[in-house]
Amino acid sequence: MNATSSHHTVPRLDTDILLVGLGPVGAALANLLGRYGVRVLAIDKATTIFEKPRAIALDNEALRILQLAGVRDGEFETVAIPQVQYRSPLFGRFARINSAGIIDGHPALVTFYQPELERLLREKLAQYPGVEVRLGIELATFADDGRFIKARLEDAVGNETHVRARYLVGTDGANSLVRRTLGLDFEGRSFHQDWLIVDALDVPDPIDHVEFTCDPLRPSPRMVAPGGRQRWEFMLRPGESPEEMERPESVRRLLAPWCDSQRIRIERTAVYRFHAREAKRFSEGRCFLAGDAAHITPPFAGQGLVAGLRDAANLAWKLAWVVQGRANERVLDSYDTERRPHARKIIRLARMLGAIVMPQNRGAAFAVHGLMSLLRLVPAARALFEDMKVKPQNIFDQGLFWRVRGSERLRAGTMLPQGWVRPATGGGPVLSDDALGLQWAMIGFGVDLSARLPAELLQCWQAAGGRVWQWCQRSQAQHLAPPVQRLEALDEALLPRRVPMGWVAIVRPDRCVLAEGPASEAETMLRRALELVAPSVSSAAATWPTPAYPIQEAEHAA
Ligand SMILES: O=C(O)CCc1cccc(O)c1
Repeated sequence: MNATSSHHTVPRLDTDILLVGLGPVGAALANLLGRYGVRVLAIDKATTIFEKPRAIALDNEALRILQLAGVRDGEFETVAIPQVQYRSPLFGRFARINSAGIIDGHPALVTFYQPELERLLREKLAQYPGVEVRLGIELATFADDGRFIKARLEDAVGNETHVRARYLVGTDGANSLVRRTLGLDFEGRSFHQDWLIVDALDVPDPIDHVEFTCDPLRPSPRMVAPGGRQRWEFMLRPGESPEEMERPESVRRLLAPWCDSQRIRIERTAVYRFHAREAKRFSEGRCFLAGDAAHITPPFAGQGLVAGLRDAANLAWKLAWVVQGRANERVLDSYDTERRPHARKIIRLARMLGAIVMPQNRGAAFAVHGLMSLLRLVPAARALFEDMKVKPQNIFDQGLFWRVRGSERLRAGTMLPQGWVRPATGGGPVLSDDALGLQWAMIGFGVDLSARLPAELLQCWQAAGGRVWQWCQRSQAQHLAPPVQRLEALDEALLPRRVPMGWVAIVRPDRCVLAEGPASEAETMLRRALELVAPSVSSAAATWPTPAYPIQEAEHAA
């Protein structure tokens, strides 16, 4: 970060990325950019993190993204959720989602305590020399001149700082100043009901799962949370004022049907209004929106923060590769193309679940819950809901990948499954993302790509920030020549059923499969990938600049 004082005494800062808003999505994005060696100035107008109850659920995808951002297992507390239940006063338990199990190395669903995660993510930023955090400072104005973002920041007493950045990312929440300044209106709808959120401690007979009591008179989700907490959410009825309902007596009255509410400790309360909205575009020129600044969803699918973390993972490597001169600026267009349709699908899912949780009236409740009770009797329909098949998969319709019709095994435009592997460099089993590190990966499944690819092409690939791997079955004999490194599979996440021996995949740093095919296509695939991440294959090795700060390597990756 270059800081110079002009003769007007207004400090000036130059950076690659100006990140506005350091909530969980901003902090995760700053960590990812820090790991990629990018210079970041991250600001937040608040001087401390927000302590009120907010997001509570993370799924396996979100946990995998946090893993990519450098969060290790056990660094913040999570509670695995075995199931989500839906109950009605009339029909009893009428639906259930089975959320037990591990997907891609992580629990399918957990609850967590947002302030703890935010603190952890902020602490982690200290390790990145390129990331500067300034709190208590606000974005006042900004303009995009086509080459740079020129921004004016202001602290609480009116001191100004001028910033010149190559890109601006707004992770500044639902009321995003960045989004409003760009004129990227929120589309969608808001719900008129207020919801009271209560975090409680010392609750007798706590539950170990998530339970929606879908009473049309007062829908009330309840769930287990870390630290011995239980959370309840109560829809407020017309005429109930938030101030009145947040009073301890009112909260204890609301909790009385569930527990001995006089004995519990009320930790925090908050009142929120839910929204289902998305910006009409997630980027404009050199500016990007992520998290609640780009989309907000009702909480009924537990996907609000997850969607924001998907944004962070998708955007971080693209910004890194572009600012480091390793990829054409056009790759940034794919952020909106890839992320917006999926964010919309998640909002649609949350609205559909919202119609189940908070039916408008008794008639609607009878119809919806009654129909769902009947559908449970049909095994296929029941499985659709129970096995979370209603959750839209993170599959891109369009974007930075290419599919070869008829020869798909892994499906380009989806995330590479994660498994446990043992790297040839030794050490114990590691999750494959940790072994692959932060770079592009070309993976030969059971095949030695060093024998199939011209040496100069492999050199270009390495210079562009790519690595070459052989993912082999346990104890499979192989002779590899550098630069190919070996990963020995310790489970069946990929080989042999998901992907056959002799298959090749090129995987982006965010673990999205760029291309896949038989080993006979490896050279064609690599040449095409290099067109994307290298402006000119022949001169690539000579002209690419190195990152401003070293890319953080995984300890176990060679
Ligand atoms: O209501 C909330 O705040 C989240 C509820 C939730 C948690 C986990 C899974 C899910 O489908 C909903």
